[in-house]
Amino acid sequence: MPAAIEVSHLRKTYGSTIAVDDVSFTVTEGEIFGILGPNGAGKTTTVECAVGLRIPDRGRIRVLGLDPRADREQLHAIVGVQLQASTLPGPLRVGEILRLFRSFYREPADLGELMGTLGLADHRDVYYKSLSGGLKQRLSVALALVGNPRVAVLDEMTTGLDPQARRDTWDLIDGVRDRGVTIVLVTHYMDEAERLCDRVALVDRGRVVAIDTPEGLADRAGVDKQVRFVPSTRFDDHLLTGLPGVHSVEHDGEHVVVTGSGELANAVILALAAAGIQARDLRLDSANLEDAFVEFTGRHLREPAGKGRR
Ligand SMILES: Nc1ncnc2c1ncn2[C@@H]1O[C@H](COP(=O)(O)OP(=O)(O)OP(=O)(O)O)[C@@H](O)[C@H]1O
Repeated sequence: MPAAIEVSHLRKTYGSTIAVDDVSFTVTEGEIFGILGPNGAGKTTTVECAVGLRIPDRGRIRVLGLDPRADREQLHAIVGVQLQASTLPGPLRVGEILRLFRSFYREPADLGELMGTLGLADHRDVYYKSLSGGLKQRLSVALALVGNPRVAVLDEMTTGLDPQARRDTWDLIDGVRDRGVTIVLVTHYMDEAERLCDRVALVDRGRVVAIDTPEGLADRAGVDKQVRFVPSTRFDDHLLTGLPGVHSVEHDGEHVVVTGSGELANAVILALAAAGIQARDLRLDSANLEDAFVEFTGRHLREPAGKGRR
């Protein structure tokens, strides 16, 4: 697959603050690429440099083969950007704002459809200044998509949304990806990255600490998985303790708890089936992106920059 975005050795400082320090990554066409990290990690600065809104100190950036600064006009037509703190004119109504932005593009999106999927249709006549935080957020996502972009950059798109609106937005993003749009998703929500992203760059203190699929990052965290189930009949623990990857087999009431690594659930289910045992209430607890982040940085995602090891 060709690269939609190539960033190599990007650096950006503000005075003595190194916001982005030698960041490199490639986003493949058609994927949802997550940039996940705590507040202040340098995520916004990275994507704003990538789309030409900030001038890097160093580094090379190409978006669909274009240079974000030299080819600004061309890029504008094919890249949609949802900015974190976008402020729009208060005395304009939702529908007017969308129509205005739509007029900037040659092949824009269908407004009715866009407003429908983002839950804005009932608010088209509401003034921007009267919108709740959640609706402003949805409008900013709509504005990133109104030009039918080939690449969409969404920065903290679900911040301030209630759980249902977050899930609706995730479904919308799935639909946008299905249309072949490449999406860069900046987030500090682990569940959002796990749910949506094909690959994730973990960013901390201006550096990319790892890039992989969410599962790949979790596996690399080296945290043991657990399989819990209720067996249909009693069995000798040796049935499972001898399996590759199994570290321990414990009993918790009627549950059996198997701890280990690798393809643990498959191995356990196959061994039980071969012995004619069914597993009820089967649950797999595996490592997640939070575990991966802790492994790579020594601190939790929600901790502000400054704590933990360097
Ligand atoms: N315009 C600016 N002037 C000075 N410092 C800035 C500016 N923009 C960002 N910074 C600083 O650069 C660092 C990275 O900020 P950035 O906004 O890129 O991080 P982030 O990961 O997107 O965090 P957040 O989610 O809080 O925006 C922070 O220390 C921030 O305070």
